[in-house]
Amino acid sequence: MQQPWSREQFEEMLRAKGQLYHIHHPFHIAMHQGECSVEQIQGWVANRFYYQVNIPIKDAAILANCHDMETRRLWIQRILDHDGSVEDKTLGGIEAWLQLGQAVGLDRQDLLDEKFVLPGVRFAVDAYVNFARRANWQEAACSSLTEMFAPQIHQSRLDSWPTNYPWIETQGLQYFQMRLSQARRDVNHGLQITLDHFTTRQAQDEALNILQFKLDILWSMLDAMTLAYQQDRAPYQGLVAEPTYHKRIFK
Ligand SMILES: O=C(O)c1cc(C(=O)O)c2c(n1)C(=O)C(=O)c1cc(C(=O)O)[nH]c1-2
Repeated sequence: MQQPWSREQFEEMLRAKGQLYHIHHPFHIAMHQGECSVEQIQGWVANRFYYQVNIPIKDAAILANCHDMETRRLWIQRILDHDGSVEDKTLGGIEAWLQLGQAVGLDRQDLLDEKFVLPGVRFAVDAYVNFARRANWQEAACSSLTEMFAPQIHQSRLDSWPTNYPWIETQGLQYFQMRLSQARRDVNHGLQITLDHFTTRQAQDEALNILQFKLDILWSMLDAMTLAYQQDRAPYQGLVAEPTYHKRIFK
């Protein structure tokens, strides 16, 4: 039987997965370099909204599977981050993303109706939610660890968008600003859970595979957007005037 990695080595291996983060996806690189058209930015914002609305659903599934009160007390904050707190009247991530949508010229109701969500993006995001429903809470926590790499991607948008896309109202970028500190806090917690739980070599390999699964989800979302918005190959392109895709099926 192989020896487990030390806690430090294991963390290093998890962090090394950053080399496959979607910051390196050609669509994301083009977006960062200011090469995206208005339609491409709008397509990305509209599709990513589906990820945003599903994050609190995913986190609620993790809570539902979690028997540890201390973990639930911390994890519940993630839902409030995205939904907003009624008590503190804080701006939630979903509302902030709707404001981003407005800033790039999208209709709020179109976003809420998930009008532009591509089937490939839907399948990828649904896979994440369904994993959180089926996995135990430690495995689900591990799958959130792509957030280790997220502050860099949010910061890169804050740094480059105002120059590259001056037509986007800067007020719309508030989502990225909010996530900088929220993501770091989430990572501290998610990493503690992962390092504590996956302690045999076999379990550590499993954790690395779970993180790869999540990287694959993020990458696949951008692949679907590449086909649709960069290569003019959205599903059913050319077969009908206005392609329509299936709506959310609540099953
Ligand atoms: O903009 C991004 O590239 C990006 C990536 C990720 C990620 O790595 O999963 C998240 C977010 N943003 C994000 O804003 C967010 O709230 C979030 C929550 C989670 C998660 O898995 O629980 N990932 C991410």
